Amino acid sequence: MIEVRGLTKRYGGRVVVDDLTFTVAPGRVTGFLGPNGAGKSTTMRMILGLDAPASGSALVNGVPYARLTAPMREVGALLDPGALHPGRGARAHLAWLARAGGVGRARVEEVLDLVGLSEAAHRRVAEFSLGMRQRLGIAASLLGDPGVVMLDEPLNGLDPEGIVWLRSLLGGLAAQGRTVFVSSHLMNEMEATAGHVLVIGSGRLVADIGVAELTRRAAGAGVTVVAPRWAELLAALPPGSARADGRGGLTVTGLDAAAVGEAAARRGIALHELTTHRPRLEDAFMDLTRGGDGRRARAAAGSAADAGRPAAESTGGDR
Ligand SMILES: Nc1ncnc2c1ncn2[C@@H]1O[C@H](COP(=O)(O)OP(=O)(O)OP(=O)(O)O)[C@@H](O)[C@H]1O
Repeated sequence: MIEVRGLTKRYGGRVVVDDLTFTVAPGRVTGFLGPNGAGKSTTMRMILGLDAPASGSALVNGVPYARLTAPMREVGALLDPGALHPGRGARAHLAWLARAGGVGRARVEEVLDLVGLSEAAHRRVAEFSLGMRQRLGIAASLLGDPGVVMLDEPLNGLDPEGIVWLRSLLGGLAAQGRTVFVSSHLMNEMEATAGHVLVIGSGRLVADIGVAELTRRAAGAGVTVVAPRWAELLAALPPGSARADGRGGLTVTGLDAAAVGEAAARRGIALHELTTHRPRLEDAFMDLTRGGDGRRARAAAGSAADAGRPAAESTGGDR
């Protein structure tokens, strides 16, 4: 568990992290989203005690990072995949870290295998691609088998196969009950990875919400049904939840596909199509924040394409 309360950081009088308060819960992947320069890395560095806050606090498992008795076993972090000794081999790098953290040598082979670097473990880090460095950094973060895993932009440099691999790794870590906190400036890349998102813009928290909740609440979320007896189905659904689409089907909002399918089955109505529409995470976020401080929402979403949209309102959290 990570608990951040009123965390604030200034550089030369400029506020770059502005009174952030949030909790990163165990058992799920939490995405930490915002454009370049939003303050994600600075926040993560403060959680790890690498930067001192101007005010506020960050606790890991109830205590400041500096007070953890076995930090490597409690928190694993990837901050900068470039921070590696170029002349050292991957295995040697991990063995050095393991020694420093009091972790057994056998764990080095385990994490190399976990990140798919066993074959390349003898090669010098200087020969590694960015994706391989990311994998090595992730291996290092997992050395102590920590309950809290914090990765800063781990998707950078990964190819599509690597992204799929990372999603499954992170999902597995969360399913084991770990706290998994992952930053990215790419909202849509994170939507299949994170169950919950914290969105920041200009150092401020803009949204703290479940991904499913965010996309469910957005316009465009709904179910399309194609059924020859669509008029009967329309009459069977709660008033106002569906309308005829004029093409032999219904557009349903506020009910999920399961509820529509069950309602049809109860009346013996055959369905030719039942499709759930979920807006992409970035679109959902933009939609829900339209109406108030649009520039901030756009900045937080990292979207240049929405420059002409109306102003937006800040999204409420689901805490
Ligand atoms: N050591 C520093 N000195 C001065 N300003 C800094 C320092 N570190 C970060 N900043 C500034 O703080 C702001 C937040 O930077 P930060 O790296 O935390 O953002 P980020 O959301 O992680 O972005 P990115 O995705 O680019 O890493 C930026 O404006 C950055 O220029």
